[in-house]
Amino acid sequence: MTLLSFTPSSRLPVPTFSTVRRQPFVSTTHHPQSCGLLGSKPIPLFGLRTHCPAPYDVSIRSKFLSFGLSASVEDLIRDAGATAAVIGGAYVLVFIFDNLTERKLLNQGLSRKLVHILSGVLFMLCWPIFSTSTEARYFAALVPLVNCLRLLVNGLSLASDDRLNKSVTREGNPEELLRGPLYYVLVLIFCALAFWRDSPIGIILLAIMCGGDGVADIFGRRFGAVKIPYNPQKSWAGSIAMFVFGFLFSTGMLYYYSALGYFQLDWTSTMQKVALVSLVATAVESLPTTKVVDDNISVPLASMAVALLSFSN
Ligand SMILES: C/C(=C\COP(=O)(O)O)CCC[C@H](C)CCC[C@H](C)CCCC(C)C
Ligand SMILES: Nc1ccn([C@@H]2O[C@H](COP(=O)(O)OP(=O)(O)O)[C@@H](O)[C@H]2O)c(=O)n1
Repeated sequence: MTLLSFTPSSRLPVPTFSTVRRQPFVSTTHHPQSCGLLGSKPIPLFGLRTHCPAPYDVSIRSKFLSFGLSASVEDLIRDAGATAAVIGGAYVLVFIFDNLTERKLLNQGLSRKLVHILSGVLFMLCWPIFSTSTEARYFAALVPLVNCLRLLVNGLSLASDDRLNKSVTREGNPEELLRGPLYYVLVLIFCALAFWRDSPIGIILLAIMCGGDGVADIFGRRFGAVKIPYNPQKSWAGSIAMFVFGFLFSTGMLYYYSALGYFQLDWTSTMQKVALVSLVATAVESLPTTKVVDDNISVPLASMAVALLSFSN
C-alpha cells in the first residue's frame, strides 16, 4: 500500500485502522475509490451526491470505461466546477484580507496569520464537494497548484499582485512569497494527492500546520512574555496555543469528515493519537530551526512521521 494508492478495494486484504471501531477496514464498494473508508457511504453534502455510485451507476460507468474514461462525465463536470469555485474562493479570501488591511481594520501581521489559518482549513472543508472519482484529488490539488504558480510569478517579480503581497507577506516584500507561503501551498498539494479524504493523516497534518501554527503566532505575539529557554524567539504561550489549537482543529476536522461518513473512528484512541501528533509538532515548531528549515516544512514532516506511526497498525 503506497500513500498515493491508499484506496481500499474489496479485493485486497486491507489493513484495519486501529482507530476504527472494531470492524475490518474493508470497502464494500464496487469501485476502489475514496468514498468512505469502510464502505460507509458519505452522506450527501449540501445536496450534492457524495455517496459511492449505486449498482445502477456501474452500467453508466462501464459505458465510459469502455471509452477509457475512468471517471463519468458527471464527475468530471462536478470536479471542474468545484476546482473553479475553490480557486475563486482563494482569490476572494486574499481580496477580503487585503481590503481589511488597506482599511487598517487589520494589521498586516494578523492578516497574514488569518490567511494562513483559513486557507488550509477552508480548503479541507471543501474537499467533500469534489466527486468520488479517483481523479477528484488531482482536481483538488489544482487549487493550491494555481496558488503556487501565483506565488512563484509574484515572488520572482514576473508580475506584481499588490493584494497578494499585502495579505500574505510580513513587510510586503515579494521575495517573502517564495518561502513560508510557497512551502505552505506545496504541503497542501502533497496532502491532497498523498492522503486526500482517504486517511485522517493528511487532515491532521494540515489542521496542525494551518490551525496550530497559525494560532501559535497570534497567541505568542500577544501573550508571549515568557520565552522558551532554548529559543528566545518563541514563547510558552505560543507553544501551548500551538498544541491546544492543533489538537482542536485536528479533532474538529476529523469529526467533520466522520459526520460525512468518510471515517468511523474509535474516538478515545484517535484523540490520544492526535494529542501525541500535536505535542510532537509543537516541540518541533518551538525549535530554533526556522533559519535552517521553515516550520511550514518541519512541522508537517514531523506531524506526518508521528501520524503514520500512530495510525498504522
Ligand atoms: C500566509 C500563508 C502562509 C505563510 O505561512 P507562514 O510563513 O506565516 O508560516 C498562506 C498562503 C495562502 C495562499 C496564498 C493561498 C492558498 C489558498 C488555498 C490553496 C485554497 C483556499 C481555498 C478556500 C476556499 C479559501
Ligand atoms: N511557539 C511560538 C510561535 C510563535 N510565536 C510568536 O510568533 C512570532 C512568529 O512566529 P513564527 O516565526 O513561527 O512565524 P511564521 O514563521 O509561522 O510566520 C514569533 O516571533 C513569536 O513572537 C511565539 O511566541 N511562540
